[in-house]
Amino acid sequence: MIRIDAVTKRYPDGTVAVDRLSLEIPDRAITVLVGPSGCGKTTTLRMINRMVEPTEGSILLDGQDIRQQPVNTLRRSMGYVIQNAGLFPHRTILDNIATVPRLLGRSRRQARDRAAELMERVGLDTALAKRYPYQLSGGQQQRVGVARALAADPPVLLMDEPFSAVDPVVRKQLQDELLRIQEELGKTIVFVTHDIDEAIKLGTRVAVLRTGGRLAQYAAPAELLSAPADAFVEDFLGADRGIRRLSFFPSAGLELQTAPLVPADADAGTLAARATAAPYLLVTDPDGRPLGWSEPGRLTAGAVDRERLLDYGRPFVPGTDSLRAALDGAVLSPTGWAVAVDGEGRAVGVVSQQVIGEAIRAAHGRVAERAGEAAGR
Ligand SMILES: Nc1ncnc2c1ncn2[C@@H]1O[C@H](COP(=O)(O)OP(=O)(O)OP(=O)(O)O)[C@@H](O)[C@H]1O
Repeated sequence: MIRIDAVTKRYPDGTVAVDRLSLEIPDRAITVLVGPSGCGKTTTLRMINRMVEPTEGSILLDGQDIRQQPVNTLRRSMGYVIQNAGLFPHRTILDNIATVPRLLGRSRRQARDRAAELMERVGLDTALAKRYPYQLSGGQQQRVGVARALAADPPVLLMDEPFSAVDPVVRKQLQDELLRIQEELGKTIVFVTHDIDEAIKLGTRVAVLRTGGRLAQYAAPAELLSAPADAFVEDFLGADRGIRRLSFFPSAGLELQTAPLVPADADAGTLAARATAAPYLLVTDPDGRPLGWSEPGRLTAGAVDRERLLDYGRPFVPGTDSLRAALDGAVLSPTGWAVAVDGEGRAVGVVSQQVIGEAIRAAHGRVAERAGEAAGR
């Protein structure tokens, strides 16, 4: 655990970048520092690897003051990733990643093997190994930055706005990749961003800082969204926090209806039997994948005109996707019903907006109940 204990940083010109900050950063989780520009995020991160020294207070790593060990030993236990990757421009990709293992005394061969392994781990084609940084896209360079930070297998990873300079699509890929890597490696990650959506997506816990380097709230993302500590946090979270909060509620318990599903080659008897099941029927192909919605009266046995079916919106996977995805599916669907599919995309049922609405109310109720129990404890 990293324990930041009443730390203040006052720069020589008098600027107070961080003001009596106390935070406990748990092992093997992603802790995000988020807040507006200039609120002291980078300063806090740099105090953890002693690139900046606190004016007051102390930082403990596994119970020991970080000032008690040589700064080089400390930094070796902490990978560091920054915006624009900070790669050595005149070294190949492979050598950029192999630098740290070489510094740690590995042979050239061992270091390069390790670098090649890491390229694969961060999703980089090893065919890129001989290129130079300027020959890679921004997203690829960031992956190299992550691979280099992982090269010495440090228990801690410090990441300062690592994905800010890439476009939204690549950014999402890098975020997903980080979550995957974290699941495999279980590092203690401290991640700085000014993007609240990134914080909510990546953070196990999120520390919201306000200008002047003061802690506004430190909580799990679901808790931030449901109970912002004050107007500043609420404002920072943005307008649609109610909808975003649904991302943390599972869709597994939704009661699905299967009666409205009909195969495209259904005979007249089946169609007649289903006609009263729902205002709309979901027509599926021979593999059970959804094709589209139709009013029962418009379907003719053995002659479904696929062109005339209504779009079925975006399906969700119960158990994997959240209630937000289910609600999104229902809102996008012209019938107001969301389509549930399995991992292979086969329809497993449909669910109405009304049923999703009831599930949302029930989920809110459970959260309130748990909060009440916690308060009474
Ligand atoms: N070396 C320095 N000397 C004086 N003031 C500094 C120094 N470094 C940072 N500051 C000031 O400290 C405050 C916090 O800066 P810091 O870079 O930690 O914020 P940040 O939250 O990371 O900002 P951003 O999101 O814009 O990167 C700012 O007011 C900044 O101007």
